[in-house]
Amino acid sequence: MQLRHARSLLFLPASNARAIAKARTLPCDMVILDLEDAVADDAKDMALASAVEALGEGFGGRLSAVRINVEGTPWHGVEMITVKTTGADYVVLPKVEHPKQVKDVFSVCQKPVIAMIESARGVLAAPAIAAGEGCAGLFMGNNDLRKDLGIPPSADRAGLSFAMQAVVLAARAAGIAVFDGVFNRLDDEAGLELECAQGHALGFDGKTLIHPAQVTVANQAFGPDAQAVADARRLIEAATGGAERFEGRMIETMHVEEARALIARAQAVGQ
Ligand SMILES: CC(C)(COP(=O)(O)OP(=O)(O)OC[C@H]1O[C@@H](n2cnc3c(N)ncnc32)[C@H](O)[C@@H]1OP(=O)(O)O)[C@@H](O)C(=O)NCCC(=O)NCCSC(=O)C[C@H](O)C(=O)O
Ligand SMILES: [Mg+2]
Repeated sequence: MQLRHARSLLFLPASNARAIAKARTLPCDMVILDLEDAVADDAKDMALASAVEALGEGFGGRLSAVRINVEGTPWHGVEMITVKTTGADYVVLPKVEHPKQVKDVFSVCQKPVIAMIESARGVLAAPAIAAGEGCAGLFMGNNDLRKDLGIPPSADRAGLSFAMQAVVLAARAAGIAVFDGVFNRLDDEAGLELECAQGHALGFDGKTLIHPAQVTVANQAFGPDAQAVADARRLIEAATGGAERFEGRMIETMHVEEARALIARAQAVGQ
């Protein structure tokens, strides 16, 4: 699967063997083994060994990634060298604020990097980060970003909206994938549905997740539904080129291209 077609990208602590086993049973499009904030300092070495073992066994047809710790931590160097030797499809780099951070990880790991934008500086540098060497995609890190911006934990996403749109713009200008941040409220399915719909409407390709119960909701929100696929097929069938009327609306060549992309996405996710 192409990165841009991923709808559900599930984080789990690489130190959690039960979560690793569970991930292999879930319909998520990507599994992200976390070595950073989900893993306590005294469990980092164990988590790295566990990630290597898990990647050796693989995750079926799902994309795989490892989130490493940032430069300046005691774990960054050994994690880069170790991840290089695994079958991980991507390296996720947290707290990116400069394209050189991505380039350095890419040059050591020799794997495409997904950069997390989690600070005001990161948002302002997002166009350069997205266009830089080795960068395959961007993740919103909305927990850290909210903290950096001084937005209270109880607030809705209105204060993050400008930043999220800036990150989507940066990714699109560079032609790379971009994914919404995680939703922390584990028992609020209605809230997750609303946030997925919001992320979809903002242009994100999919959503990063933290719990198995969130996977199906994200897949439904970001996968084209049967109605959208049927509409796209009718549009392609009807189009003759140039501006014309189709079912009460104006369509042009770009609408045909958009319909083809939607069908390609539906096929990629098995719908
Ligand atoms: C959030 C959790 C700590 C909740 O854990 P818990 O209450 O124990 O979960 P459940 O009892 O409901 O679990 C039920 C079963 O599902 C498995 N499970 C749980 N979470 C996952 C998962 N993420 N992936 C796969 N499987 C999972 C459990 O093992 C149970 O199965 P079983 O044992 O067989 O019964 C926990 O969900 C969790 O740790 N989530 C991931 C946390 C994480 O990775 N965080 C880092 C990413 S968040 C981020 O990036 C923020 C960003 O940086 C920012 O700034 O915004
Ligand atoms: Mg973070």
